[in-house]
Amino acid sequence: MDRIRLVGGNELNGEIAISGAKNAALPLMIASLLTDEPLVLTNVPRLADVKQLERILENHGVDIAVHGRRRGEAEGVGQRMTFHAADVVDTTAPYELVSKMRASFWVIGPLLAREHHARVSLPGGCAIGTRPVDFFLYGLKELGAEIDIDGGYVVATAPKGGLVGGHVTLPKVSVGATHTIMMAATLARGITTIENAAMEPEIDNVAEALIAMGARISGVGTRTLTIEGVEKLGGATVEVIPDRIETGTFAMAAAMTGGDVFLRNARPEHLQAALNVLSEAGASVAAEDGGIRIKRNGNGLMAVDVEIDPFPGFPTDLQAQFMALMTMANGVSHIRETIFENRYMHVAELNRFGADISVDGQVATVTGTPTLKGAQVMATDLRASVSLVIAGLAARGETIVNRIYHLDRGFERLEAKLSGCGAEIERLAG
Ligand SMILES: CC(=O)N[C@H]1[C@@H](OP(=O)(O)OP(=O)(O)OC[C@H]2O[C@@H](n3ccc(=O)[nH]c3=O)[C@H](O)[C@@H]2O)O[C@H](CO)[C@@H](O)[C@@H]1O
Ligand SMILES: C=C(OP(=O)(O)O)C(=O)O
Repeated sequence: MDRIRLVGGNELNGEIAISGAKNAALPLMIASLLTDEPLVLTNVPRLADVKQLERILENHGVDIAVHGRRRGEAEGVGQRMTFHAADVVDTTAPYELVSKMRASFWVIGPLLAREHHARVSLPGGCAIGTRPVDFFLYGLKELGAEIDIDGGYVVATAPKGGLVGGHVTLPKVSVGATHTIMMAATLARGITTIENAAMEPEIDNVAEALIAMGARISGVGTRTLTIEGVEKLGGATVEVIPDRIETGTFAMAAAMTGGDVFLRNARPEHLQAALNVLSEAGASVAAEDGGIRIKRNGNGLMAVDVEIDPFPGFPTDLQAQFMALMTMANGVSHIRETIFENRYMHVAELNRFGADISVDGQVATVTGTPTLKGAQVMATDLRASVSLVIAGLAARGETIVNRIYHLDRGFERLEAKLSGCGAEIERLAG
C-alpha cells in the first residue's frame, strides 16, 4: 500500500492549478445516462473516483472516450471526456461497483427516469456517519416510483408511462438527494418542485448542464428548484467547475506553513465562508484575476470558532483541514460538525502529532500548541487524510501517512502540487 512521507517546516511559495471538482464531475458523468446523445465534459479531474464511476457507467452501456491534448493546452489541464449512453443495456448497479463510492448510488435517478427501472446496491463511500438514503427514496416515491429493498439493493420502478412530477420537501439539505431527484424530474411528466434543496455550487453546475441538454429548471442557486419535465434530453458540452474543496485545502496548507501561494482557477464565491474564516484567523486572502492568493507572514494564527453548515456555510469537507490548521493557532477553537455525526476520525490521528483536541458530541475543542512533531499516522477517509498532510507540512521532522488510497479518490497529483511550492513530500510505493 502506498504511503506519503513528508518532512515539515518549509513554507509554501508559488502557484497551484486547481483541478476540476470531484463532486461536480461525478454527477455530471451520471447525467449522461439521461440522453442517447453524447455529453462532453471538460476539466474532468484524474481521480480514482472518476475511474470507478467510469466502470459503473460502462456496465450500464455508456461509451466513454478520453480526448487527447489540444494544441496550445497547458500540461496537466483537466481531461476532456465524452460519455455516450446510446443504449442503456443494464439497469442494475451492482454491489461490487457501488459499495466503493457513495455518489454511484445517484445513477438511480437517471436510470429510473429514462428506463423506468433501476436496481441499485445501497452505497458505500467515506465512513463519516450512517449516511442513509431515505430522502432519495421519499423523493423518488413522490415522483410516482415504487420502491422495494431486496437483498441490499434498492429496486425502483416507475409507473406505466414513466415518472410524474411531484412536490418534494427535503427534511434536511442533501446534496445527493437534490442531484438525484433533479435529474429524475427532468424526464418526468409534469412539474416537480424540490424545497429545501442543496445550493452547493456543484448543484448549479449540474443544473446548468441539464439546462444545456434541454431540461427546464428554474430556481438554480436557491433553496427551491422547479423542474418542468421534457420528453427527451440531448447532448451538450459542459465544463466541470474548479474544486472548491481542493482550493480550501491548499489555502489551509499555505496558512499553516506560511508563505505565498496563488491558487489558479479558484473561484472565491464558491468558498467565501471558509475564506472569511481564514482571514479572521490572520491569513491574507485576496481574490485576484484568475484565482485566489493566500499569504501568511511570520505572525501566528488566531483561534476561530466555526460551525459547519450546508452551502453557503463552512463546508464539512473542509472541517478536518481547518482542524489541522487550528492545532497550531493561538488560543482555543471550537468546531461544531452539524452534517455528519461521525466525522472526527482524524482527531486521534492529529493528536499523534502532539495536537490537543477533544470531542464532546458535535463539538471538537482544539487548543493550539506552538509546535507539532512528525508522526506515523493513518488516513481514515478522504478529507481526514489530507488534514494529516497539512499537519505534517508544519510539523517538525518526518511524517508518514499510511493508507493514502483515500487521498487518491479526491486529490489529483497532491504531492506534485505541494512539492512544486517547496514542500518536502514524496510517495513511497508498496
Ligand atoms: C460526492 C459528493 O458530492 N459528496 C458530498 C455530498 O455527500 P452526500 O450527498 O452523501 O451528503 P448529503 O448532503 O446527502 O448529506 C447531508 C446529511 O443528510 C443526511 N441524509 C442524506 C440523504 C438521505 O437520504 N438521508 C439522510 O439522512 C446525511 O446522512 C447527512 O447527515 O455532500 C456532503 C455534504 O456537503 C459532502 O460531505 C460530500 O463530499
Ligand atoms: C465525503 C466525500 O465523498 P463521498 O461523498 O464520495 O464519500 C468527500 O468528497 O469529502
